[in-house]
Amino acid sequence: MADGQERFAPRSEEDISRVRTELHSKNTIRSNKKAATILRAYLIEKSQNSNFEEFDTVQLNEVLSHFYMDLRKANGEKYKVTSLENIRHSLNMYLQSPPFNRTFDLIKGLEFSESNINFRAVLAELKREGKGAIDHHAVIKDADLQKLYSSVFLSPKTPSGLFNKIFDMFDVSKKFYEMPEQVKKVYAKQGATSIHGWIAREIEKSDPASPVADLKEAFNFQILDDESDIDYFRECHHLIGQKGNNSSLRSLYYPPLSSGVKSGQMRCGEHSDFGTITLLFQDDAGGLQVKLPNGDYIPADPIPDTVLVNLGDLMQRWTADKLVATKHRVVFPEDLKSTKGRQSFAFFVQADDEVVIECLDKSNKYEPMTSLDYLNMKFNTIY
Ligand SMILES: O=C(O)CCC(=O)C(=O)O
Ligand SMILES: [Fe+2]
Repeated sequence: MADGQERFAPRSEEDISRVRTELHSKNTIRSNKKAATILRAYLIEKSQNSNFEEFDTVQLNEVLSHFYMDLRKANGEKYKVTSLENIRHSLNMYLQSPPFNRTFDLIKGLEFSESNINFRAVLAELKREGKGAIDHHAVIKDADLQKLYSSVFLSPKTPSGLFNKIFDMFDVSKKFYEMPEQVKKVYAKQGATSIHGWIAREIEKSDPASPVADLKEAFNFQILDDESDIDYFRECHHLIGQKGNNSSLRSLYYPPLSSGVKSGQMRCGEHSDFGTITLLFQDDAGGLQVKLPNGDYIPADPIPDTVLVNLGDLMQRWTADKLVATKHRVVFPEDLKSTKGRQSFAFFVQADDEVVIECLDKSNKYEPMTSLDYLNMKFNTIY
């Protein structure tokens, strides 16, 4: 064993409490109970003893060998692979958690080899039948998704309409962030220059000079609506809402504080946005700050019914620094103990991809480049 590594390294109280909290988060408890209900219903239907919490490993292995094979939804349909995996995982956690505190492992334990052989056989069969695909319904309900899309795209004609719609989305969005990591991964953004998708915690470094990445999650919605003919404020932006323009809506989630804040870490490090302008919608948690020309930061606390507009880097380049992009950041509340989570939405307005951004005053202070090349160059600095 390598120096300094103990086989049974003692865990700190803090670590134990963190693991316990994770284990017992509300959503986890809910899915654990659901899996237990499914197994109980199965045992009752088979006229067997349904107090499986008290079974020894031999009894459990025997029951699970059949359960995995026979398992069907209430309507008789087969579960998809991911749902089956979730049920087995949740059952395992259910039995390992208080009040049962069972010390075996249904997934890795040798005592459960037989049931797990059956489990894998069922998965292989499901994959052959084309049920290997991820079950998207588990992630976010169709109705919620519909609400999400229609809120953004259908009626953003007036500032207050846009604002109300956005506020509907805080709830929908939070449901997503509270899902398990493995579910959110399915929607992850692919690579530094793609836009659409989920970005996990501590991936993005808004301030490239910072040694630590931001403690936040985000979801960018790339707006690709072929049929819409939304005319925005200038010819250079006339493709917003269609292919050829990379404007995007980003949902941001700053988790409630646990003990894990690193030294120097922020909710969102100092930066300016990349595009022309950004429309920012915040909840009431506060923490956003903007930088004054003298370098001081002042709070930009939320004002009811108000959308905050930030000028972005592209506009600064375009105007040869006549207009200056607003540097901003999101800090933790001063009283770290009382902190709650924070949510915001940012709509990043970009010029159409092929628009050549050339200094409008003809100074050529910055070399001409297309809006898309500029955006990609910026993305490469933060991932
Ligand atoms: O969450 C906020 O209020 C600001 C987020 C932000 O600045 C960004 O994503 O660029
Ligand atoms: Fe920003």
